Amino acid sequence: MNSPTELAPEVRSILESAGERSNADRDRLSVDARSLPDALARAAADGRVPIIAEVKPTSPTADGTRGDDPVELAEAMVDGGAAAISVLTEPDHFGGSAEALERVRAAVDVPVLRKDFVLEERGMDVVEADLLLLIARFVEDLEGLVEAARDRGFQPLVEVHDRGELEDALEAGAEIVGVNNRDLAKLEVDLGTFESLSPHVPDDVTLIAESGVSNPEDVRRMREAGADALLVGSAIMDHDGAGDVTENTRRLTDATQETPNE
Ligand SMILES: O=C(O)c1ccccc1NCC(=O)[C@H](O)[C@H](O)COP(=O)(O)O
Repeated sequence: MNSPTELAPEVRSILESAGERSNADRDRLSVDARSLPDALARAAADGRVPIIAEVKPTSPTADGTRGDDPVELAEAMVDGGAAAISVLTEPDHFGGSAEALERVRAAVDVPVLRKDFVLEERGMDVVEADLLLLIARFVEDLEGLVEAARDRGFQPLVEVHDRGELEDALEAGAEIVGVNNRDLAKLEVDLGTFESLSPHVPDDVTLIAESGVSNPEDVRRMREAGADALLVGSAIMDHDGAGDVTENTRRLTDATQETPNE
């Protein structure tokens, strides 16, 4: 894990609140997960770009907050062709909740990712989800957490940002890897991060490009660099407007060919 002094103050605050939240004793979960690789294959077979659309009410870098009902947002994303949904459950900096995820998962039939800052095993037993995010940079025992997530039935999505974290993820047995284009130490976004790491990811790993995807051109760029799917939040949520979430999603899931006006 990075030394806390190397992290942006917002991220230090997120990690502190994650540490406080994961202390509750809860019953161990057992999940019957919907397969992400199958959902991505279905999208590709339909000619849709595989997009994991994120219900993200706000964030430290967002321009505003969207208070729409999470179920309505998720259904609008699925209508726009999303292959899977990600739901922020972090309450203090992203406006999320476990209850929102529970309601979304009951309402849609695609896989749902729990997007949070799970730092230890007991932080997993909060809400059933098909996928659970583990951020390589922030956990001490990645291999143990990958195993603990699988033991509960979750598909672990291991997020990395540099070559060392990617090696750690592969050594820990990750089968689904997300390359975060957002540097969580500085909160800067660079799509070149995915391009530099993707050649080092084995073909049998499901590879996801995360963060900073704003438009169809970015989608094509990440797909050309080898992304099996893209995780997109802000461009779909449109935090500073009240944009149509279905249209925002469809614009990305349809992004297969150049059009003269883009
Ligand atoms: O999005 C943030 O501002 C943020 C700040 C600090 C830690 C994590 C953050 N985001 C988490 C994510 O990984 C994104 O929500 C996700 O990849 C979607 O990113 P985007 O499409 O750029 O909204």
